[in-house]
Amino acid sequence: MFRPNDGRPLTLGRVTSHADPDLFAELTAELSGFPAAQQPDWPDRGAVDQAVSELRAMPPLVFAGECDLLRERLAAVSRGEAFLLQGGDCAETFDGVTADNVRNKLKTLLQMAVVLTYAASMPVVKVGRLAGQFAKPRSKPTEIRDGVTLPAFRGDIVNGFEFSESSRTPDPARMVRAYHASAATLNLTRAFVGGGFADLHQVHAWNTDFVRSSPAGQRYERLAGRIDQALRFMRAIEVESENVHKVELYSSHEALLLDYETALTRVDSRTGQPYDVSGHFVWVGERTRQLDGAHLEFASRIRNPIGVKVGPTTSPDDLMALAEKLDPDREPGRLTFVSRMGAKAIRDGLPPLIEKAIASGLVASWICDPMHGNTYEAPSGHKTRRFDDVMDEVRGFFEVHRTLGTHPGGLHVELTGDDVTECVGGGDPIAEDGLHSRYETVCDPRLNRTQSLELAFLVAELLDTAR
Ligand SMILES: O=C[C@H](O)[C@H](O)COP(=O)(O)O
Ligand SMILES: C=C(OP(=O)(O)O)C(=O)O
Repeated sequence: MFRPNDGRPLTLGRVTSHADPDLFAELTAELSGFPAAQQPDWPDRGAVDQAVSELRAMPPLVFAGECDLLRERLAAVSRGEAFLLQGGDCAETFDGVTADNVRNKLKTLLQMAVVLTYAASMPVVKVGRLAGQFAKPRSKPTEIRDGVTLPAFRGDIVNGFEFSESSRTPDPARMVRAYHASAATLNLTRAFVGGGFADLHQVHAWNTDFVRSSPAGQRYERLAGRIDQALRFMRAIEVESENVHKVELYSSHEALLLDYETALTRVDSRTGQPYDVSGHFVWVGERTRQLDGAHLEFASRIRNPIGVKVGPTTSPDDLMALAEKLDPDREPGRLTFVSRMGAKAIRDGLPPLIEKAIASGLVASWICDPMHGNTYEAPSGHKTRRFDDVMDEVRGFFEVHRTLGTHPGGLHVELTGDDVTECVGGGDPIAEDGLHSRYETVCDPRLNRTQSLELAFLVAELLDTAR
């Protein structure tokens, strides 16, 4: 969290800067009794211990009090009083930690948030998939190219993207690099957000370069004009709020690589409770949410707000078991369900889950990930997603909530601030045979900034209708 915008002093607590030896020993001993899916085959356990001990000596990346504040914000989402926008790279890379890259992602999130806030007339909780999104679960443990089999790329925190034996061999020292890359990203983000870049008066300045001339960029420009007018009016009548100058932005990533996450789990001295201080919000993915698995066990033991992906194979009983495990005390803001059904499955797959939650009195936030159920391989071999499918899944998500009278709480998207060609379609359409021109992702295809903005306008319309 970068700046609390309600004027309250933020209680950070004295999160210990060195890991508590008892907590770490207890956590690792307990987790070793649970199967952990999607972990790398580290070739050298000694090197893992070395990296973990370095990480345990590092300061926290985020503070427990910030995580608590986000939990409060998410409680508002679960009550239908706010909307959650969560977005960023599929997989961050070490090379991607540059000022331009971070700023462009931030611009995208800020532009989307403005569009959504304007339409919904409700607070938008902003959470980046950033400053820690370095580990990837894979469908297959290996990749074969021209008859050569090597370990699959599992994210920069584990191994290198380049297809060579040395690069693909998991290297635990990368966990320490991921920590520093996350720290640099957070530092820059905090500086952008705190240094005036996120001030609402900058609403036009975020709409730069290739986006400005696109249909979505022009639509945004018109909206920015209306916001400007409203700001001038507020200033004239002397009611300008501090919130105009400030933004709260939180970090999030999938809590996948357990050696890393446990090394960064610390006791908060205010409460004596453990927090994973690698990010404000962490989620458990579709491939690691086994009820008897180490990831859920880990997530159940930390106090951060938690997300869990729910896909087309999740049954209503699974959903309740997930809630029982992750949120036994039914704490407001603790649990967010991220549905990722796919456009074809959402209208049938989501209602039984929400109905079960309603019948059981379970209150959680429901947000839509319209990316992960809609991936396919283009004839060129590129992994891609149709923008129309993404839009359709979002529409389906809103329809389901409208029918059930529940709150469509938010959106979880893979996006970039750059003009990449990774998803097909959109207002400035990208064709399958144009995917190669700027296909830069190291894992899944992301929406580019124009497509992200276009999606925000669609969601804004849906939110406006839902009001
Ligand atoms: O981002 C999500 C997963 O890591 C990804 O979809 C898995 O991709 P794969 O099927 O190429 O391994
Ligand atoms: C891997 C991811 O998603 P899922 O677990 O839903 O497949 C992700 O969000 O990066």
